[in-house]
Amino acid sequence: NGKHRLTDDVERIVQEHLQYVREDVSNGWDLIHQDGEMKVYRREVEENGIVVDPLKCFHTIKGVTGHEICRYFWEFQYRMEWETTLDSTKIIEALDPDTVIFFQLHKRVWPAAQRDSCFWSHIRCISNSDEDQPTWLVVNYTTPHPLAPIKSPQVRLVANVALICETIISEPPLNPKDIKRENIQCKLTYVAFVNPGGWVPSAALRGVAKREYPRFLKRFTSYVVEQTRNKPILF
Ligand SMILES: O=S(=O)(CCO)c1ccc(-c2ccc(C3CCCC3)c([C@@H]3C[C@@H]3c3ccccn3)c2)cc1
Repeated sequence: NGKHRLTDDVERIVQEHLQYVREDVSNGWDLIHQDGEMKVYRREVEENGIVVDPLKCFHTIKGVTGHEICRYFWEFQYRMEWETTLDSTKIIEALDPDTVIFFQLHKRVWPAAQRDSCFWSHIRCISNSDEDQPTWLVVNYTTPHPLAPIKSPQVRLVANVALICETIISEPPLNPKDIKRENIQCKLTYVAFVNPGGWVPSAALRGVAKREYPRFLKRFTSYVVEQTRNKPILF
């Protein structure tokens, strides 16, 4: 795809996530939610009295590929069907076929002021030659943009989010065309560094995050399973 003004930023952040995804959660992370295959971890971090807790989620979803999960997460047209925490979302610039810039209005979480966000969103396939299936990822990273002016009373969120997915094929048939959905699963890692961009009561924000991230990931992954059920597998 064509080079653009954010090519170097995108490359740097993607590489950082590819390193970070391997870091294990054994020290310093608290398991805050478990539901079947889904495990959600959080580290408690504050910057100048503002809660900026990193979040890391591991989940295995049967019947879908990593490409399908990343595609539905990245594509703009499906977002309002699974994202219940947004008032609006729109693309304000397309930098290349895999990189767009979104502007979003997030639903207000009382008593905090309403948040908005502007980030570049990039989808990519990383073919790791040794394994059979490539890794797919999406990164959402805050960026300023002239079409997303910061307008009071909204507070601009600062977010760095990645969804990194592997596809597992159990008992691969000789002919790949014979692969069925019951033989595939997606192992996903979701990491989110969200700075609310202004003061929010710590306990309130931690409570919202603890409730909303698992709910959001469960709803999103269930949505993709439903949408792909009777469709040809997208590897
Ligand atoms: O994965 S994404 O890129 C999907 C694209 O939309 C993404 C997910 C979540 C957020 C997010 C935005 C606002 C807030 C708070 C901050 C103060 C008041 C609202 C939070 C806090 C953590 C809690 C939260 C978690 C999940 C969903 C909603 N709420 C998170 C941003 C981007």
